[in-house]
Formats: sequence, C-alpha cells, structure tokens
Amino acid sequence: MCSPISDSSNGYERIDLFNEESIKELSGHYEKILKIIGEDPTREGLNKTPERVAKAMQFLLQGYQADPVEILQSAMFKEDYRQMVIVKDIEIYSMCEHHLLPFFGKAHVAYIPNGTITGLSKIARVVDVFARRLQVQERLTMQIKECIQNTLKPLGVAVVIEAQHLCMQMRGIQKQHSITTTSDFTGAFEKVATREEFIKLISTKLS
Ligand SMILES: Nc1nc2c(ncn2[C@@H]2O[C@H](COP(=O)(O)OP(=O)(O)OP(=O)(O)O)[C@@H](O)[C@H]2O)c(=O)[nH]1
Ligand SMILES: [Zn+2]
Repeated sequence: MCSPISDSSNGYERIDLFNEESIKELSGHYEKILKIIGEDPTREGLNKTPERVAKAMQFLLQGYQADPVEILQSAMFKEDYRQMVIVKDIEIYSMCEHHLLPFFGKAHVAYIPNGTITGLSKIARVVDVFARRLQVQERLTMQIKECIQNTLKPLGVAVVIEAQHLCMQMRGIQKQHSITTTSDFTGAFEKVATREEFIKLISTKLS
C-alpha cells in the first residue's frame, strides 16, 4: 500500500496518486503489451506511453487508496433536519471489471438524516471513491448506499445510477445508446411515497 502524502484525516487527500514503484512496474507491463499488439514502443509517439498509461490507471483506480467511511466521518454535524437531502447529477467515471473499459454517467444520492448530517461534498467523494475502482454498476450502487447507511445511520438512503458502458458500445453488442439504471434503497425509502418523491425530485430540472 502506498505511503500517505498528507496527514489530513479526510480519507481522500492522503492518496499517493503517482506511486513511483508501481508506475515503473505497470510501465514495464504496458511496454510488453505494446509489443504484443504489434507496435514499436520505442517510436517517438509511444516511448512515453507506458508511463502515461500507468499514471492514467493509477488515477482512474485511485479509489482503492481512500477510505469512504473516514471521508464521511470527517464532516458529520449534529442537526435536527429530518427531511430528504438529495445530491443529484454527480458525474461518475468507473471501470468495468470484466473488460477494463470505462462506464460513466450520473449518480443521484439521497438520505433522510436522523440527527446527523454530512458535508454535501462528502457524498460526492464517497461516490468517487467507490467509482474509482474496478466495478460492476450494481455493486457500486450498493456500496454507496451501505457506506452512507452504516456510517451516518440516517432514516434511509437512496442511490440511483445511470450509466453508459463502453464495453457495450465500442465492442461486443455495440449498442450505442443503451443506458443502464440501477437503484438501491434502505429504510424510509422502502415506503413507495418517499421513493416516488425522490424519483420525482431527481427527474426535475431546475429552469
Ligand atoms: N451486470 C453487469 N454486467 C456488466 C457490467 N459491466 C459489464 N457487464 C457485462 O458483463 C458481461 C460479461 O459477460 P461475458 O460473456 O463473460 O463476456 P463477453 O464475452 O465479453 O460478453 P459480451 O460483452 O456479451 O461480448 C457482459 O454481458 C457485459 O455486458 C455491470 O456493471 N453490471
Ligand atoms: Zn465490461
């Protein structure tokens, strides 16, 4: 595991994004891949590519190095607000664990506090931490829900993710316009009326 670059306890800033040892090792593998696909890794356009890809992978998969529970715990405030809090249209960029190709779209997250609220940005950070790992969309949806439910202990959590999968667009079945929607709910959101209010609010566009 990489060593921390900062002592911050918010669970995200301690990520050591560009770990030299793993970049070197990854670069060696990408150089071999370039050769196997019939390229010349020494030609001008490619000679830095293995390192660039290694850094890109470290960036895209940085979520393994962050602790989402710590992120939420770093900004929890006692507050008596007991209505729905929704953070919607959180853009996600994740990587399909079957093909190592991106899937991307939006996450909508809601919770109903039970005496404790969290910083709004922390919700988006939690989404990012789980998205920046190898994933399937269903697990990503569940992990976000479970993390918020178990850490904040609200009256309920709702998560909806809408995403396009490049493995279904650029290759394989090649369906360019298909969108996958996943959702998961706990507690108060199991009540149909509450869930409908959430769905209505995430579907409404501000003018
Ligand atoms: N449920 C789920 N499936 C996913 C996700 N991302 C990719 N997949 C699917 O994972 C499946 C892997 O199926 P396989 O038959 O083992 O792989 P494949 O031969 O490459 O399949 P095709 O994509 O159909 O060509 C495919 O159906 C993908 O569409 C995801 O987030 N959730
Ligand atoms: Zn895939």
